[in-house]
Amino acid sequence: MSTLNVQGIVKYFGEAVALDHVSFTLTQDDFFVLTGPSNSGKSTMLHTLNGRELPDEGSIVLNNTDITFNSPSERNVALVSQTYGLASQLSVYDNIAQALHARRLSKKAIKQHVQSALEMLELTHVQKTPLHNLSGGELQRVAIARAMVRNVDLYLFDSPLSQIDPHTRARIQDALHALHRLKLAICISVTPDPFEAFSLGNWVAIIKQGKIQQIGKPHEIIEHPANLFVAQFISQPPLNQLEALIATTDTGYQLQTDGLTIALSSHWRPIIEQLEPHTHLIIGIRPKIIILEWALITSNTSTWIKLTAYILSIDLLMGKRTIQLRIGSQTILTADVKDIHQSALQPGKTITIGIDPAQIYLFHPQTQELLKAKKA
Ligand SMILES: Nc1ncnc2c1ncn2[C@@H]1O[C@H](COP(=O)(O)OP(=O)(O)OP(=O)(O)O)[C@@H](O)[C@H]1O
Repeated sequence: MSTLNVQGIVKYFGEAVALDHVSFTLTQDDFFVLTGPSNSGKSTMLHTLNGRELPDEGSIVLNNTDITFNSPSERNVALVSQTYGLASQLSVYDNIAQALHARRLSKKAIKQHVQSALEMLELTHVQKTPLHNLSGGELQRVAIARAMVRNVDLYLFDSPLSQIDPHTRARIQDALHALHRLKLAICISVTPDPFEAFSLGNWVAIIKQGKIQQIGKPHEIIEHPANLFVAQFISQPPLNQLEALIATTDTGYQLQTDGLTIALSSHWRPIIEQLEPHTHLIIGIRPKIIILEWALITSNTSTWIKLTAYILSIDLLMGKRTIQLRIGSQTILTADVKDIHQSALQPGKTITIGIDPAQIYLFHPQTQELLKAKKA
């Protein structure tokens, strides 16, 4: 069983910290994806794993061997990147075959390996083309094919789906999963796109300013983001964020903000009692949990919050249709729109919306960590 144990990696560039005590443990069953915004340390982590950068603190143990300070050639690790290790004047075929030279195979065996990688990545038709004549997406696939013909202990991918059109994307993703299964090796990918991370990886970490914010299975992160940063980073359209005052009622507590009141069950008491008096909690409402009038009929919504909302606009944001709603006097919420054909969906009209309170996130006002009610 392949294993990778990364412990307490710290990497400085001058005074600035690019990786801040990064730790994770993986086995060959893991396709691990590290995602975060620009400059969060993703590439530095990949380069520390492949040996292009050496850490200032921490250790990297691959299959029980400490490789922390080994040079790239001393570790059996493949870095797959559109710009790394490819020869632009050589053909697609020769670039892939080159990766097999060290294995001293017969010409026939090399041909078999290369042909099967070409087929898997749908590159057969461009096998004789020099790389400088290829598109970004084709280059990306050549880089993956090169990795596929090698036998290494650890595969590293730098944004492998970033230049690939949506039609080809699913097939390349299948090819990456096939590589993972066939090679029985640990795969790690980095990407700035959390949706790519969730569809590619079975184990995902979110990184911000060199610090891992959360690590877990995609559904765990989506359902229980560790903090406000993670919730914002993985929400598209952006998370609706409101501040609410905590009020005491006869039966417990409620959160109050312009246009919205949320009753909190007694399970929240221990959490609320630890907060300073008169603090505001941060409420996070994902656009997709706001359900519009006509869809409310189909679900059991007896415990839901029902609100009257004024439609401000209907917009197209990154290919998704969204609706801007006003509740109360000035609170604006963004909701996903699934059915654009409803005649009531027009700016200036008023509709009823429903929100399941169990799906609303509450964050600590200072630490910004997700708050969870104590189970009875
Ligand atoms: N060789 C270097 N010299 C100096 N600073 C560097 C170097 N490489 C990275 N950095 C800095 O380290 C931090 C992390 O950079 P890194 O490239 O790892 O981020 P990233 O998450 O991969 O970003 P992106 O998604 O934009 O590629 C940044 O502040 C960056 O400026």
